[in-house]
Amino acid sequence: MRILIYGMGGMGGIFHRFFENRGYFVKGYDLNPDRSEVSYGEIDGFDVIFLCVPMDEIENALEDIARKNRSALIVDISTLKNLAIPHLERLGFDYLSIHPMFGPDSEIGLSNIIVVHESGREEERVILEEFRRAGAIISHISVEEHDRKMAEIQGTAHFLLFLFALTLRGRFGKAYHYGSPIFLVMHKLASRIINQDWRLYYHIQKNAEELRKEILENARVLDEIMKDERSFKGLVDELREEFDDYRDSTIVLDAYKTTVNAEGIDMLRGYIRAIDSLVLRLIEKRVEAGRKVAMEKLKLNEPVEISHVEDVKLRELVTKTELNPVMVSEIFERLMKLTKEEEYRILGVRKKVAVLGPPGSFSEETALKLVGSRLPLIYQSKVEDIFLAVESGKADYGIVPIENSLQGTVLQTLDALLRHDVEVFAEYESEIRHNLVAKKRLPLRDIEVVYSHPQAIAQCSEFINNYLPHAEIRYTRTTSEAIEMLDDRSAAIASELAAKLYRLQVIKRDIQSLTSNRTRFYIIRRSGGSVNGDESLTCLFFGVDDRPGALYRVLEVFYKNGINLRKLESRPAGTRLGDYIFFAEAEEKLGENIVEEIKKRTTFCKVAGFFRKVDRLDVFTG
Ligand SMILES: NC(=O)C1=CN([C@@H]2O[C@H](COP(=O)(O)OP(=O)(O)OC[C@H]3O[C@@H](n4cnc5c(N)ncnc54)[C@H](O)[C@@H]3O)[C@@H](O)[C@H]2O)C=CC1
Ligand SMILES: O=C(O)C(=O)Cc1ccc(O)cc1
Repeated sequence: MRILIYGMGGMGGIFHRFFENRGYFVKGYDLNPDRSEVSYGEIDGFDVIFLCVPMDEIENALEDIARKNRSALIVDISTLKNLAIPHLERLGFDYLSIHPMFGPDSEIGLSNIIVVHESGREEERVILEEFRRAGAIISHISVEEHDRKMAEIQGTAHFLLFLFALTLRGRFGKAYHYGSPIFLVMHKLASRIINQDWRLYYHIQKNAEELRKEILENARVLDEIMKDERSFKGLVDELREEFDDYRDSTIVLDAYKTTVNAEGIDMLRGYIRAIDSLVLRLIEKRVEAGRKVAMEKLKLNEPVEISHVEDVKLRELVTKTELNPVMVSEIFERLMKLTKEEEYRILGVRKKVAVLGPPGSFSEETALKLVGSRLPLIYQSKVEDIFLAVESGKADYGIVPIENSLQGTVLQTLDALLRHDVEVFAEYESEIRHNLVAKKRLPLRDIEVVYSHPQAIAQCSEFINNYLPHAEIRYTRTTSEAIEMLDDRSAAIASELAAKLYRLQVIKRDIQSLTSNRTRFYIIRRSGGSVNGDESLTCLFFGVDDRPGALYRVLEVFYKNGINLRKLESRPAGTRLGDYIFFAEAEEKLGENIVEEIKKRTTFCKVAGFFRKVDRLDVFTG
């Protein structure tokens, strides 16, 4: 989906950043060439055009667009719909008409977005879903109702602020030092709208002429009521029934302090104190919201950690500030961690599990199957890092692939298992289903590039050779990293979970070469964990002298004790060429005497774990 922002002013800038941060192809066009990224001649190459010009310019702009591109979906964001919709209808555009109820430098999260018209196109669904995911509150009303409501909402608020300014004009100058909190906030808001484009506020007031008459009438009525104590009390009692939510209004007022131009050491100290206590209150609010999120996730059975959402959030935050991006990311990561800890506490989750990430990987899919979906996951980009996370205590458990029915042993896992102070305590076998996914529905012949992890590519080679012989293969470190590379002409091989998480289209399901493509995972923990008693398997490393029969003498121990070996691998010892270390899996929990016997016959022996097959992993106890 190619998005053009038509009019790169305050609102255009917001939508440009919003969609760019989410990985969309976005360009800006403006009459002012300094703000333009494409020329007028190029506007035909876009599927969606966000119309972000001032209301007086909407008609001209739509005429210009119609000359070049009639097929794009127009997104109208105008404040008043009677100024935009007749032109959209007349010119026969497909259009989505919304009213973002926020100004140019506001945050979209928790902002209201009113939808007044939809055309039914797929792009609309995607756009509204992105807003919803960013935490905007979306509601639907008719065009007529919208303009009526705007008279009540914006017409009233702005009129009263202008009235406030008009009444106080010349009385205070810049003497803010004796202002009360409410006065100061109103003064600030009046100044805000007075300093914006007067045409916008003129249109809003033009739409509110009827309502202004009511305001003036009410002012007279109020004046009369206020002359009499009892009637005033009566009015207040009545109003209280409707205007009852003043919770946290102090936060609104205290937030004003952060906007003060503090000067001099004493005032600056006070300023910083005010900011710190506000920041603390806001952090508490964030954590409180996390608790509620946990309860919601419990209802929906969703994972606590959806790191890619956090990545998007971090990226967006960093683009909004001039401060050191690394430090800002760190602070917010800590904040997210604090919130998440609270979520885990509410859910009763005690253990953290490290898996191969980013989210959407097959390892994550496996982890979710093992623990149910309420799982605190730590995503690592390499197998080695999972071992490090477990060894250092950052994660309680790690889930690592040990072998795949098509590709055989995962050597990084073997090598790491030998070197790190961790042990295997369980194994889990998972059926791996690969899917061809893309950003949108795409005929196979239009797929120019396929991204995925080398193993996934290998496992789907038959499908690729038969159906995508023309496509270029590009390897990525993980399957989900492949997803991040996607554009409109490429596809990735990924799990069903990844398709769901990243809202991708599944073009073809189950494209792996064998109908049964299974991967066995080890579940590891720090060495020295308590043995359960029902372990039925052992994995171990050993080395033998470089002489005939040395390996045979070790295998003899298994043979004599009637123990079946289901896996035997040799790995270079890393000392000199020809020196090997063996890795074996025995289908029994080896007793001490057997381990002793093996030790006698080897130059080195390390039991990497006594383990058992599991289909659940408990993260709620201990
Ligand atoms: N400012 C606000 O708080 C809100 C505004 N809106 C609506 O958003 C729209 C845009 O408002 P702002 O971003 O505040 O305006 P703005 O004045 O900040 O930006 C408008 C941009 O459009 C460009 N422009 C003007 N005529 C053009 C034309 N014919 N073709 C191409 N570019 C043209 C201008 O050069 C400017 O860069 C308006 O319809 C407004 O009602 C909606 C919600 C809030
Ligand atoms: O909150 C207000 O009323 C504003 O002043 C910002 C604003 C202005 C115009 C809109 O269409 C939406 C929001």
